[in-house]
Amino acid sequence: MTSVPVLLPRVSVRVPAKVNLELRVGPRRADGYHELATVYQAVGLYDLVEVTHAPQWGIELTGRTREGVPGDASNLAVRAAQALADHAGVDTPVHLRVTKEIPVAGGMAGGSADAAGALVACARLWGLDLPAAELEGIAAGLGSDIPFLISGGTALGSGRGEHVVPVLTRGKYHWVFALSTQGLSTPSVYAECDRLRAATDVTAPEPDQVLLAALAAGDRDGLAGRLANDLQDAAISLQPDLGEVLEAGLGFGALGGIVSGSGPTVAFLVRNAEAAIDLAVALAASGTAADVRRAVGPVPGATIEAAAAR
Ligand SMILES: C[C@@](CO)(OP(=O)(O)O)[C@H](O)COP(=O)(O)OP(=O)(O)OC[C@H]1O[C@@H](n2ccc(N)nc2=O)[C@H](O)[C@@H]1O
Ligand SMILES: Nc1ncnc2c1ncn2[C@@H]1O[C@H](COP(=O)(O)OP(=O)(O)O)[C@@H](O)[C@H]1O
Repeated sequence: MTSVPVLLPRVSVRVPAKVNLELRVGPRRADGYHELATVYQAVGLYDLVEVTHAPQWGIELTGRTREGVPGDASNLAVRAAQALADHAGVDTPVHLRVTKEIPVAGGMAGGSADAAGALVACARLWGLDLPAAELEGIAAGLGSDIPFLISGGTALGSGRGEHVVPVLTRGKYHWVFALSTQGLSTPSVYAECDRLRAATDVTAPEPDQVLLAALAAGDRDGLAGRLANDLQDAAISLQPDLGEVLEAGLGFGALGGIVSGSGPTVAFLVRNAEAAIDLAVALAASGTAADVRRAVGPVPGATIEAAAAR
């Protein structure tokens, strides 16, 4: 008996943010991208992407962090849905509703999360049975971080970040994120990194085996001591107060601190949920951070929450 795909009127997908536990940036390639060795971790701060059949393409934005996010066809979520439609030969438009809670232009891959969510949601809405590798291929074509947001967890990223393989981890990691009022543009941070390293002989990036062993053992202190980000100096060079944020968080007792991806969000690793509350309060009360969030990682990537007739 052949199964007939059921066309669902509405699909909701929850997608997490990410932090790079390690971000090693190699030389700039001929295509303008940099070769990376990165360890991604998906953390429990979520955007929600809901898709419904509609007579024409459209997008609606809600949520705490929607300001500054394009509410038209240039939104990465719409572009992702349309790329999937082109790939699969679908000519049924969708309306997207994106609830943004992930900080925007913060180095936590909010736009990539929305794209990953749109791909997973539309594949289900249209009843497509695509192999994971095919969906990841479309994701990679839209942005380097997007394939990771589909799978989530903790993963090693290579190439320009689009090739991901899961990493063995034990335990849960508690994070406090210090947000900034002003975003940083990812291409500007990579360009600043190149400028700062112009006189340096940059070698091929390699993941840190000690960090990977700490993750496998569930060793929080070990991980805290190995957090590393080659874009951190560039982010601080463009936004010098990030240095003070890092110092303050460590002074308030964080096990480790790091600029998240291209910044300007600063991520602090703490011992447990109680320590996370204490640090979040201290950072907010001291006025060091414009806003703070707490989250636990690793969490799964884009996950279908509801697929229902309405
Ligand atoms: C820095 C990182 C770390 O995970 O994340 P964010 O901090 O932006 O979230 C990523 O490398 C960002 O990935 P993503 O935001 O998907 O970048 P893309 O859209 O693919 O590329 C945007 C631009 O960033 C630069 N870029 C990106 C990836 C890479 N490996 N080398 C680069 O030089 C290029 O200038 C590129 O034109
Ligand atoms: N769905 C989306 N959500 C957030 N930002 C988006 C989206 N689509 C496009 N953008 C734009 O992409 C840029 C990068 O945003 P974001 O992905 O949140 O940051 P980062 O690359 O630092 O993780 C922002 O300037 C934003 O305006």
